[in-house]
Amino acid sequence: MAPERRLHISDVHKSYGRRSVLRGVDFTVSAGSLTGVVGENGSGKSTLLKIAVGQLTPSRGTVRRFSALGYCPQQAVVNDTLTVAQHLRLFQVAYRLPDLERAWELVDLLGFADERRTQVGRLSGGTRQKLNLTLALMHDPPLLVLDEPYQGFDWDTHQRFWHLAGRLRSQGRSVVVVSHLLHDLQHFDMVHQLRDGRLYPQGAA
Ligand SMILES: Nc1ncnc2c1ncn2[C@@H]1O[C@H](COP(=O)(O)OP(=O)(O)OP(=O)(O)O)[C@@H](O)[C@H]1O
Repeated sequence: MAPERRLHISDVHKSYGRRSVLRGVDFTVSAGSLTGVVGENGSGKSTLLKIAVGQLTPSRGTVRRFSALGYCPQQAVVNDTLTVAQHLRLFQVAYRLPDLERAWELVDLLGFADERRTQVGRLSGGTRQKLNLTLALMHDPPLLVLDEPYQGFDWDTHQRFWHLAGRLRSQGRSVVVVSHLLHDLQHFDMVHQLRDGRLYPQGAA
């Protein structure tokens, strides 16, 4: 039996004005997988992820999502005047969560509990990114789409991120990560390279 699919993208094209960025991308994400998307700067990785989560409409092609998802954008979408705790409460309402137990567990795991009362505009870049990632994971969705989620993380936090990603996969979640770091490729079940507007499977890392 074929594994359960979480995301299926078929023949997706995307142009910005006259600039053609994606030219026929096919991409399938199965349950319980850890998938890497790599490619040079400007090759269209963020564009592909935005299309995958529904933030951008493709110029052509189909996108099918089979589950709820969590999206960690490259630039955190946060409000600088609210604190970390206020963000968690805001997203608790948006996600209709009964409590914030999991969110605080993630805050502890990523090591920024001391900043719970800090306004986000005063956080360091790495801590801001920890909040960005927490907001994508706190409702425990089956599909996670993470665009360079560990930018600015120190080494310890970076390692803890990969441990968490592996745990999520073993719990049946599907994790898609855009990565630039060669030494991270070992963590993936499958790596896809975006080149000349198309996605090429590189096999298991
Ligand atoms: N809103 C936009 N309007 C016009 N061009 C855009 C827009 N967003 C992205 N582009 C262009 O599309 C191309 C792909 O951008 P994208 O951000 O998807 O690449 P990327 O692979 O994620 O790059 P990086 O590795 O630098 O993050 C780039 O040439 C970029 O300048």
